[in-house]
Amino acid sequence: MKAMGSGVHLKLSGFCHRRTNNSPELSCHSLRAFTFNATSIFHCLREDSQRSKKPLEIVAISHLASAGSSDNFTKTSLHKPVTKRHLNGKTFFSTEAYVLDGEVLGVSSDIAQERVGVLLLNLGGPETLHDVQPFLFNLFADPDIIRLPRLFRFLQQPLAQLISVLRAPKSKEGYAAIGGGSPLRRITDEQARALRVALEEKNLHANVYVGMRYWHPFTEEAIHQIKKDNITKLVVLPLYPQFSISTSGSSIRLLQNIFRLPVSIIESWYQREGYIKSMADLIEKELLSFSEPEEVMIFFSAHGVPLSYVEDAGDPYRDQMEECIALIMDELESRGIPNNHTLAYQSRVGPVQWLKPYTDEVIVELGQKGVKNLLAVPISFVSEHIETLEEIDMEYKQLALQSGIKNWGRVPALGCTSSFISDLADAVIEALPSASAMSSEKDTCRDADMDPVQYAIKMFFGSILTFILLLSPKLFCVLRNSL
Ligand SMILES: C=CC1=C(C)c2cc3[nH]c(cc4nc(cc5[nH]c(cc1n2)c(C)c5CCC(=O)O)C(CCC(=O)O)=C4C)c(C)c3C=C
Ligand SMILES: [Fe+2]
Repeated sequence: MKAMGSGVHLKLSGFCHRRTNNSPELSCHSLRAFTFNATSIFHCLREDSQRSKKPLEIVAISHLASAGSSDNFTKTSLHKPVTKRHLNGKTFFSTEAYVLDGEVLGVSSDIAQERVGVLLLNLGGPETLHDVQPFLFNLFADPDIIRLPRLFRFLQQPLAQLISVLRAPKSKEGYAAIGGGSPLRRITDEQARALRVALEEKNLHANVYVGMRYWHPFTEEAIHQIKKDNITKLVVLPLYPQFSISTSGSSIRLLQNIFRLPVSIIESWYQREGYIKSMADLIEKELLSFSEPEEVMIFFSAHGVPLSYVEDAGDPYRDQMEECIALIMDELESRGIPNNHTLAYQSRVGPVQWLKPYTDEVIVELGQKGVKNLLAVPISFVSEHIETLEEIDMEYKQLALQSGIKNWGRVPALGCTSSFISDLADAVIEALPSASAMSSEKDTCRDADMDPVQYAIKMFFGSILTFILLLSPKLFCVLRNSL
């Protein structure tokens, strides 16, 4: 066991908790912001112990940036390795430290051997106008976007083909208006780089990958790279603050079908202090651009989802959105900013009912009620994209001005705001300990990879059925007008 400590290099950004014989309480020994050689940590602690003549028992080395108090840390008996502990509700990832009468016999560390990866999940967007229709096909072929009853699942792909073709002209206009493509890949790549640097500054070396759901680089490509890089511990971070079946849920389901690796998934993070404060900073700053900041209505506009997701399928999206906005408003109030605010949902597609109230309708109502100053805050997404740059900045702004609103402002998306990226890095570090094996061992399996005969049969019958459905002129009109 002695040999274990000597060659192990640890990179820790946490605390080493030590127990002294004379003191019933644990003291926290901060070991932050250094790259340690395991031997040197213990050498240092041993010296400390000899100086204070207090025998030392190392009970845990955490990998968290914040330790909190150590009141309810349970006693660890001598000789026993410390693996995972709970301290005031927080999970600590620790090395295994072997101690006898204050003498460190050795240490083995999972962290030392791990190759840590962070996978950022995002929606993806067409990079050129040619990409628009195939991008839309991928989106509508997702059973978490168009939720068909099991019996009709075979219609998914032909329906996606049809809807994507019908929707493409309108989408193309939007993408053309913002320069001919989505900026999402560029911004997400920048966020990935910024996150890697922030993690490095917090002494966690990690590779950061980007996996998009509907366009390049696809999640499957990212996973291929993760496997190639021999990543042994992965934190999955969807870049959607609030969870929805249609966004994070869809990407996570895809991941679960693809691979098995110790993975920790951060399903939502809308309530994190760093995120809330970063949003409040942006709003506070933008309010100052109005001549009468206290008169401004703060208008949160979230991407909508069909109402049935929330009411029938149990999507927590609306609840999380409302809680998130309450937290942001509390933060603003604590800064002496008690402005009025409201929430509405944008970007509905198709003939079904979506979450209400709808952004366009609320803008008109606010204008009618005499609101003169409006600050739009995009809330469901952390980078600029078609729905901020085109829908909000162009369509809704024009509608607002036509509806009697005199002064219009818009809060930018968080992008690479440093307080936000730093908070994401903390979220990753905190999630690392809970990486556990994912449930499925399946290899990549997209529909397109299935048996070609089975695929052709499915497409053939599906297309015929879709065609028959469309022979009903009424149905065709409803679809065309609503897409
Ligand atoms: C939290 C964010 C999002 C939710 C929830 C969401 C649900 C959802 N979206 C569609 C249909 C479309 N979305 C489109 C683009 C798009 N959607 C989001 C985010 C959420 N979608 C983003 C960030 C983007 C833009 C990506 C980019 O190009 O920059 C599109 C394509 C654009 C368009 O034609 O309007 C469609 C279509 C549904 C049906 C849905 C829930 C079921
Ligand atoms: Fe969307």
